[in-house]
Amino acid sequence: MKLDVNALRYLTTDDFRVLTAVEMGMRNHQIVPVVLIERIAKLKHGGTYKVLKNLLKHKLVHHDSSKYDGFRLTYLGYDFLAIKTLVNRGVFVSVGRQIGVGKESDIFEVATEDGTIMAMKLHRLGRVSFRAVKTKRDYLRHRSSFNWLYLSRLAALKEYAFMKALGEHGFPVPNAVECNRHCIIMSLVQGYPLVQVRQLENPDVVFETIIGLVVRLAKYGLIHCDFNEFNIMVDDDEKVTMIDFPQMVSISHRNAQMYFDRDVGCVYKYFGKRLNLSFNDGEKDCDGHDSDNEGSNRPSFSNITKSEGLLDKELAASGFSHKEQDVIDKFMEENTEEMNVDDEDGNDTTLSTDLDSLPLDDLKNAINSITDEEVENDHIVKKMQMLHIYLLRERKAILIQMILYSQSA
Ligand SMILES: Nc1ncnc2c1ncn2[C@@H]1O[C@H](COP(=O)(O)OP(=O)(O)OP(=O)(O)O)[C@@H](O)[C@H]1O
Repeated sequence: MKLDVNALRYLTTDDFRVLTAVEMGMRNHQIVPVVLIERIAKLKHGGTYKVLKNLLKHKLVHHDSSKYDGFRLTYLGYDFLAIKTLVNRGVFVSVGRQIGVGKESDIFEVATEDGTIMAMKLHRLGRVSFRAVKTKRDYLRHRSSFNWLYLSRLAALKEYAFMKALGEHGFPVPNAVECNRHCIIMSLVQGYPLVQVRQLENPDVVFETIIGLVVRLAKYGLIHCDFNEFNIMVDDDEKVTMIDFPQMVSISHRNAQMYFDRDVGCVYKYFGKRLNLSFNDGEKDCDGHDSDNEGSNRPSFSNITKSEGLLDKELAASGFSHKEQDVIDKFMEENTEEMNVDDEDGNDTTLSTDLDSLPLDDLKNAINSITDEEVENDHIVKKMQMLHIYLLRERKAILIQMILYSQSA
């Protein structure tokens, strides 16, 4: 989806009143009837329908008449509400180029009045999880009206709270500046995601730093759960910054040890395979290792002195309720599980370097040959998600998204 902020300039106060009314109506309506929008917006001179038509033209709302006639916000509409709020608060004055695309987010540059450039992350949950649409609907039934927008807001709130807390405790994360709806404003990190770095001057130092982070997080009561080469930025001086931590869990989580070992294993695997670093613990992959091996340097979960509390305390302070935390954690956990499964043959289907050389045509053929029954099969869907994410990162997003969604429809 293209974020054309120019349209923002031409929107009137009435336009924003009506857009906000649609947002409010969506708290308890999947599709908001015009009469309700009218009642909430209370435009002085009427004309709500005309305004809605204008919003529709700019793709800020979506018209739906399948069950009854009404409107809902689009991600673009939600973007505009967040951007307008943040601009009104003086957080930034303009939106620049897109600098990143995550599996469920878009990242843009924004500029403050004094010309400082920052990063704006817009969460877009639901973008890749076409299977998730089906399963998540169940536990979100009571508020399915808000579904993806609601989940995106919770994801942003959680990420913001963590970024702030981690930054305050000296972890190398972007500086958390502001949060509104599904949007986070943070400092711009120089450098590149580790996955794009072909060579490091001091791979062993970077490796130690990263492993040190996993261990230090655990000491603070946290496990990243998705520690990998996409979530770490490295700058020209080989300084490391963690940029993404949506699914972090507490060390009291029932699968804490497994998540910890997996994070550690993935770092070992990446540095061993991709950056040719050799380790003196004799292990190179993250599958089923015994980290308590005698003579092993690999950090062991059981040997770390942990202090719980950071997670709960900081989140509570940020106004993030337990209920909200449960909803987003459940979603993230399911999503992370979907992204980290072994297929029936025991092959690791996590996003791996094996996909690096996959030609686009092969992917198209693979997608086109999927049958309906196979779509119901977990493994195929999971694999498709992996490929989709990979291609999103390769900026071939739109084409693949179209193919995938037409398959899932
Ligand atoms: N603060 C930042 N400064 C500079 N670039 C950033 C920043 N945050 C994110 N990016 C860029 O945007 C890309 C995607 O960001 P991020 O990993 O946070 O998105 P995501 O949707 O959570 O990703 P994932 O697919 O790993 O879940 C990053 O790989 C990076 O290139």
